[in-house]
Amino acid sequence: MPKNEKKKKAKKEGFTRTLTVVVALWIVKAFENQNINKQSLSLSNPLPEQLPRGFQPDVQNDYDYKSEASSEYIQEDLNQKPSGRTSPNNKYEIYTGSRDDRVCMKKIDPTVERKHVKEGKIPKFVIIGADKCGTSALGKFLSDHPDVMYIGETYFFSREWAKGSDWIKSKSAGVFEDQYVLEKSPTYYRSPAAPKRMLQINPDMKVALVVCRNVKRLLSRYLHLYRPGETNDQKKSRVTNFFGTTTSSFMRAALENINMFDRYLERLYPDWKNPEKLHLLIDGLVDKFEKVIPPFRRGLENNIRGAPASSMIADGLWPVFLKYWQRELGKDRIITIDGSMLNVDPAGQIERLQDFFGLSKEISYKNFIFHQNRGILCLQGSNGLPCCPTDEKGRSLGIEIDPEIKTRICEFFKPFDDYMLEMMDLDWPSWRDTCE
Ligand SMILES: Nc1ncnc2c1ncn2[C@@H]1O[C@H](COP(=O)(O)OS(=O)(=O)O)[C@@H](OP(=O)(O)O)[C@H]1O
Repeated sequence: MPKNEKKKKAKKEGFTRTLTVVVALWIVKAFENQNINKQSLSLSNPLPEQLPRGFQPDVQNDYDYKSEASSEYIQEDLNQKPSGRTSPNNKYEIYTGSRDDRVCMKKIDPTVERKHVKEGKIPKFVIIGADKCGTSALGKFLSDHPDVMYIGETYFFSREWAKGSDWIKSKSAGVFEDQYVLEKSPTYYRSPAAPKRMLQINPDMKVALVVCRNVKRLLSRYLHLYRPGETNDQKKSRVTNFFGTTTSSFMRAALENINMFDRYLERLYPDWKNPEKLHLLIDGLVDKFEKVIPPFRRGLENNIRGAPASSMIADGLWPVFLKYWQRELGKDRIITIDGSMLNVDPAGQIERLQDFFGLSKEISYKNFIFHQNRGILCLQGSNGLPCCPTDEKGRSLGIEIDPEIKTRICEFFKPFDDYMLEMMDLDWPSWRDTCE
């Protein structure tokens, strides 16, 4: 072979070798990036298009909101959000990659023959709760139970009541004969008609009331009102007029509103801070709730004058709502669930709920996985990946609040929190010892 040709061939071989090494390194790096700590997962496989045998898809996956990543998001908050959080509880498996399983599936025993009910069933279990206390997460978590069909939010017992029983049944069309239907709509919590309707349509109804820590709840409410996807400019400008454009301006305004609310309560019952007299205030407020008069009207301008946050504040007076619901449903039909624990130890709350609903203890910590980059605990999908909500959930996590403001807000709510814990004979250490 002429010298020239040999040189050309060697050069070509060298190039091919370099290219092969580069491609191999790139593939290795891509796998490293997935960085999943479950050895058995094959991440190069796409998500399954057909359900594997023995799995049932969610009827309604209310985790599937449109992503709302937008530059409008409050910069101050974004700066505070660290990526890569530590697991809140080391009993849960941790996922350190960046993928999500968008199709949550639950395991159904394929060997058991189950009949379908074509027309669907009336719900037997309902989740109610204050906005932003984690009702979606609770519903979603319970939907992993093979004996539960979760139909998400229908608003049947509030604004859709006139549609009738066939309508609500149709939401669970095809449910297994031995499955229970679970519904959730947070707005039932503040609808005086809802418990009466629930018993009317199903005397065996059981209700889970989700409560949560008030500081974070208020912050979540603000982040929801002032969310990137909110396109109603008028509404948005009202929110910013009242509360400003940052979480710290909101928390300052919330505290001022709480002080006004406190003065309003003092006018109603000057003695309300005396623990012996608190029940008088609570009974008076139950009456106002039933009549839907201030402070239980909705909206920013409809309640205590000069306190646009008063309806958000009133939502956190747990014993008022609980007393009303207990009176209407009967004490043994309602349980309180700590929504603040759903991102710390969901299995603990789910265990209580399974017990209360009379379900087998199918769901345990093994059903969950902590998505480290997002800082949330999610169900674990059939292929081992976390099955998480979209970015719309978890906005408030990791945002720091001025400790002094926090303490003062907690002081206001403390007597109500304690009253509720006593009513339900609960000892929740985090409620006693921390302010969140
Ligand atoms: N594990 C897990 N997954 C998702 N979300 C979780 C979880 N645990 C708690 N939370 C908190 O729940 C907050 C949303 O509450 P809701 O679903 O009740 O909101 S809504 O009223 O139905 O819009 C939501 O509030 P934001 O952080 O403001 O989005 C979450 O912080």
